[in-house]
Amino acid sequence: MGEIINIKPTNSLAGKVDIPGDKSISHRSIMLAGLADTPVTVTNFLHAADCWSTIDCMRKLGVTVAQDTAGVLTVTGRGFYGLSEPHDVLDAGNSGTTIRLLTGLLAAQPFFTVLTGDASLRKRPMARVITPLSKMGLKITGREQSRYAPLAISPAEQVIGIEYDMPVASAQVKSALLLAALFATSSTVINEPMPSRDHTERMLETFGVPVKRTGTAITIEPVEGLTAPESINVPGDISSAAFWLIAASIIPNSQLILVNVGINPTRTGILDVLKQMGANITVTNERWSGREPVADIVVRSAKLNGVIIEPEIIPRLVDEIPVLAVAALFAEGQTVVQGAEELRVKETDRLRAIALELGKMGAKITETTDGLVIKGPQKLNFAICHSHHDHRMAMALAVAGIAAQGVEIEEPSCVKISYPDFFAVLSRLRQD
Ligand SMILES: O=C(O)C1=C[C@@H](OP(=O)(O)O)[C@@H](O)[C@H](O)C1
Ligand SMILES: C=C(OP(=O)(O)O)C(=O)O
Repeated sequence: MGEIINIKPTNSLAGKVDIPGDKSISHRSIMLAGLADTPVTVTNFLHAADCWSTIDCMRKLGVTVAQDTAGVLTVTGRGFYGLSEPHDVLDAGNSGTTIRLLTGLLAAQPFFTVLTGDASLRKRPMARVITPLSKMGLKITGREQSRYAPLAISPAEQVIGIEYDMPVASAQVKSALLLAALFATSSTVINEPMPSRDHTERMLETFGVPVKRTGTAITIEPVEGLTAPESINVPGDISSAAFWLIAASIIPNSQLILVNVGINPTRTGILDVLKQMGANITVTNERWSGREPVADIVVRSAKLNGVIIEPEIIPRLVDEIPVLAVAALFAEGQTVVQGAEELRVKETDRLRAIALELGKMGAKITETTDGLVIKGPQKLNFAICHSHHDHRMAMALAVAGIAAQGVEIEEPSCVKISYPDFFAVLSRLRQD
């Protein structure tokens, strides 16, 4: 039998949470610092399995990553043209961000690489990066007519800049193209259907690369090298904060202070939707961490209402939908999630997993092709649920359990992917 965790209900939540570093920004800090000529110190790096997959891959490409006892990293890059051919396959583990961004970066290098990942990652779509990168003259093939990893990358004669209209709003695809475009012989223009997270654009600017943005178009010129900052301080991850925002909202008499939360507007869809639902959220102490805005957030229990979540906002809260479904079960009235078909190609089919696993607790959730319909409030029972080896599912189920009659979660250790301390923090905040 696999592992299982028993989560008891709690009367309320109280306390302060230092939100762990942003996963997206942590990945990007290692990749860009790995191309720099001078060492970069990275503070508040997310020490979680996905970001360590990126470190492992970059080390195999010749980059040095040292860690002090406080978890601060020093990344010593090999210079803009300094990455070297790895002796072995690069393993991105469970991380979509690692494999897709590295595909863009490595396809532009003059050596051969093979990229793979775990069973979940090998089922996730890769044609979305291979198709536009091939238009740039890059040579990538993959399993099943280049739809899935493992991916084999051969050196290309040259990297040609392209103008590309992205069919899906995906920061991972956009970032893969931006990284390849740095090595091109002409400029690249990327058009997004809807704005997705812009951490790559901001971090490229931090490394001295001009990025022109007009509406949803991004133009980038090739460069000869990067100008690295001495240090990068990674903001807290709003996608991790989301579990506490919702838990404190739906559990009576709760109050949490979430410290150091990234509030980049391309990520704050969760705050907009929760406020629309009637949540009691105060954003305070707004400040900057490099080019990324951060704040502290105070959240108190509130009576929530159902809401319509339209396709336009999905890229700004894409990873928060599993836990938003839990909020909807505690809200008065109907919640509809539309245009979220991307959830079907994450670590698991999240729309299916939400309906199935919360369904075991007695929730009635209608799964549509591109979303969910949830009528609240609903009474949930104790149940034994499965994480589907998906970190966001495990944490969303835990929030449902503490707010209702408890839950047992099978295969809970997948929280290590983005929030290794999640269950320890939960134990500390509960007021039983
Ligand atoms: O670029 C990134 O860091 C991410 C982009 C999103 O994926 P898509 O680009 O596939 O939408 C998101 O779901 C993922 O957790 C992280
Ligand atoms: C989808 C996620 O990450 P990735 O695509 O990097 O695996 C996530 O963290 O929810």
